[in-house]
Amino acid sequence: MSLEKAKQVAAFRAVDEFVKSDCVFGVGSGSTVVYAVQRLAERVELEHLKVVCIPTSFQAKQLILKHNLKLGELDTNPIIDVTIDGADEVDSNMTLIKGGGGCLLQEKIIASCSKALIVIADYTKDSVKLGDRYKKGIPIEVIPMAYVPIKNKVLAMYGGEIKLRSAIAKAGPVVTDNGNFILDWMFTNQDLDWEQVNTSVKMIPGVVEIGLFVKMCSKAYFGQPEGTVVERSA
Ligand SMILES: O=C[C@H](O)[C@H](O)[C@H](O)COP(=O)(O)O
Repeated sequence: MSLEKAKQVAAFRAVDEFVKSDCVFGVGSGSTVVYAVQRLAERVELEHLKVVCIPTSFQAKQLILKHNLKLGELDTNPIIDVTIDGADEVDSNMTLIKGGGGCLLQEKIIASCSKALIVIADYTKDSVKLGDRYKKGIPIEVIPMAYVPIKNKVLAMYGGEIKLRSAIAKAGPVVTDNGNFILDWMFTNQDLDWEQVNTSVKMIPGVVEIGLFVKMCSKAYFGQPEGTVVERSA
């Protein structure tokens, strides 16, 4: 079974278990969430569910519009019942690395406004320690003018290696949905206290957000190679 099928089974399971009528639903970002929105749209049509969808990125907003789902925003729906989102890695404590696709800031805002954050992923994201499987590091969204001092400060605090993320079909750096740059921090110490790292990196002036989600995720669904789904709760 393909990786895509593993993403799909996880996404379908999460939508089937968590989405009900009259709910405010946070729509995550990335390739796995595409299947969740597809399943949500099917259910809305078949079961006439009333669901308001709050996007976590430009991509998520486009998915909501494409499927003719009801689009909302935090101004009108500041409390979200459930958000379903992907992850780049999930450790045994349910700490997440997110932002591989550059969407961490709005994702974290939406997660912080959600009664439940549910992760959907294929089996390759299921780790014991952060860095066991995801080798691209922890994304840090930064104000462009400050990327060099932020890079130096993070390296001085925790070591490792940091790269300014480069765009693929554009010369120069990736610019996020919020007009910022992304630093990818390849940490070497896998035994760091991630809650402390999350707080101290965020305190560096110019850091907008870090793609570490600590104590935010209540449940994860991992699609398996043979088509089953493994569930893990916080
Ligand atoms: O910036 C991207 C988001 O954090 C995604 O949710 C994460 O990268 C996982 O994406 P995918 O489902 O494509 O593996």
